Amino acid sequence: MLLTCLYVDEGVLREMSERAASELGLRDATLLRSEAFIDGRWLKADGGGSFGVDNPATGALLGSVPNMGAGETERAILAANRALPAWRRRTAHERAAILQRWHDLILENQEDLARIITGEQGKSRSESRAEVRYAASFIEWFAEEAKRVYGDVIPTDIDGRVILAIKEPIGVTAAITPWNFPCAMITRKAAPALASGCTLVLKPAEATPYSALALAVLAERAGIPPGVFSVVTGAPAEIGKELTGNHLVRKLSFTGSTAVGKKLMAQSAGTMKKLSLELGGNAPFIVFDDADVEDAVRGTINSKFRNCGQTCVCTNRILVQDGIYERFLSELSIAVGQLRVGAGIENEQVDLGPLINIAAVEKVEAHIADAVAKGAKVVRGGHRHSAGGSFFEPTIISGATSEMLIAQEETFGPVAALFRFKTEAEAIEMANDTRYGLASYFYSQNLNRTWRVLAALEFGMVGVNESLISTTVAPFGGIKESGIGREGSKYGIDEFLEIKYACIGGLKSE
Ligand SMILES: NC(=O)C1=CN([C@@H]2O[C@H](COP(=O)(O)OP(=O)(O)OC[C@H]3O[C@@H](n4cnc5c(N)ncnc54)[C@H](OP(=O)(O)O)[C@@H]3O)[C@@H](O)[C@H]2O)C=CC1
Ligand SMILES: O=C(O)CCCC(=O)O
Repeated sequence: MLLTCLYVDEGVLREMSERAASELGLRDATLLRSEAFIDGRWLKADGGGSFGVDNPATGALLGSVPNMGAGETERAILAANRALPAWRRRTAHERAAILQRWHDLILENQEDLARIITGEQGKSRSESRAEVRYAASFIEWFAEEAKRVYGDVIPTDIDGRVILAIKEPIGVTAAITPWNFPCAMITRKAAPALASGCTLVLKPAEATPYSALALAVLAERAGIPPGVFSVVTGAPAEIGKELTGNHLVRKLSFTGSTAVGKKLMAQSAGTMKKLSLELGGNAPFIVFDDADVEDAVRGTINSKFRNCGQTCVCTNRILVQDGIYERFLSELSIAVGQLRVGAGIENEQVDLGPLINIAAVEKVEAHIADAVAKGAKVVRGGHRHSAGGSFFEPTIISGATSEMLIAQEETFGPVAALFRFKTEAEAIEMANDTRYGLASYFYSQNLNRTWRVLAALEFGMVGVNESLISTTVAPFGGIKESGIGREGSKYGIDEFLEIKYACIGGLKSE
């Protein structure tokens, strides 16, 4: 995204953030910060510049945050490095107690955090509340998990030696997060990092910095020491270059587009960082003739229209078997017709908010136009919503084919595209015909088919008769060009640990 740099007087900044807090209806206005958080201090950018943050539902400016660059990022890294020895020396139990306070504060401020998410990102308030709970759950989970980071004593192959595998925190780490889950994508990285004894420098998305800064307010209140968790807002390429190029940073965890992920991977090669990359998807959702259609329709609504289609695990291609195609289409059309579109801050009763910005609307329009030009039919929706701005009608396209853009790229919008297939083999071939490998889904009541299809799908995650698969306790991540590594679950903490092999020799028996 493009930053527009503003130079605004401090008094005006304070006034803007007070007005935004009141616009969002915050109980605790101090959660809305207009400074970045480095080494335990709230700071402006060196040059005094800032960039604006919009409310996507109204298009109005909510406020602005510092436009920082390489210098401030380097100082955050140095602070993280200074804070590291004391933080990693604490016991896992001590770190867990502090993280548990952070978790509790997040839940105590659930409503305010949800309003901030809805205000800067657009999703409905019920989805925002669910995101806050999801975000908090990673902190609790990893605070507990860190107490169980066991190493191994390996049976020796030579008498007089002891062989140990010791797990240690990797050191200073960095995270770059997207706008679609402004809280949860941060805690999914920060919690395992901090719990395992690492320190972390975060660069949140330009569109949603307020959620990240609110998390930092609560981290400070919870007693997380200065330098252990810093948030640098500003120029993505410049900050990214410092985070990837600085040799003190031992690990980078990124969630976002595949294009930026590849760039960060290349940039990290020079300092050989450990990487977790959670990138784009192109999720197939297969509905077999033997599926429970009602369940499959409900699943499609959840998986396609969650967060207005702006989730990397959102269904992108709905593959429906010939014998059930017309019935599924007609039932899906009724269900989509019931989705309520609107602004979540003013109206609690909405299902879909706006898209993040007009560029996202244009991408959705381009996918629809391309599909129609290549023979698909718009069954429902297909246009900008009458609410204006970046609102878009929930849309169904029938007769999609593999030549269409919608089959090849993630649309990241509220467009359900239906593809027709005849045989199981054809469905599997269509589903796997993508460079991505994040989430996939299929609906079938046949046990034999379930095992066959599960084994054949080339994706990191498979939902079988289930469309909401994200949970703290399960390993989230992709294969192929959808990324590297797993987040959440017992596996998520390994991403922030190194194994030190120790060989104690020369042991003499009496
Ligand atoms: N896997 C996922 O969950 C996500 C996938 N996407 C996909 O990506 C598409 C584009 O979305 P977009 O927001 O532009 O995703 P990006 O990959 O551009 O953004 C993700 C994060 O990376 C940052 N970033 C961007 N460029 C650089 C860079 N050169 N160096 C370091 N950091 C960088 C962004 O900063 P800033 O915001 O300041 O530009 C943001 O914090 C979407 O339409 C969707 O298809 C998007 C978001 C999440
Ligand atoms: O879009 C993403 O990258 C985050 C997915 C959120 C989740 O389901 O965990």
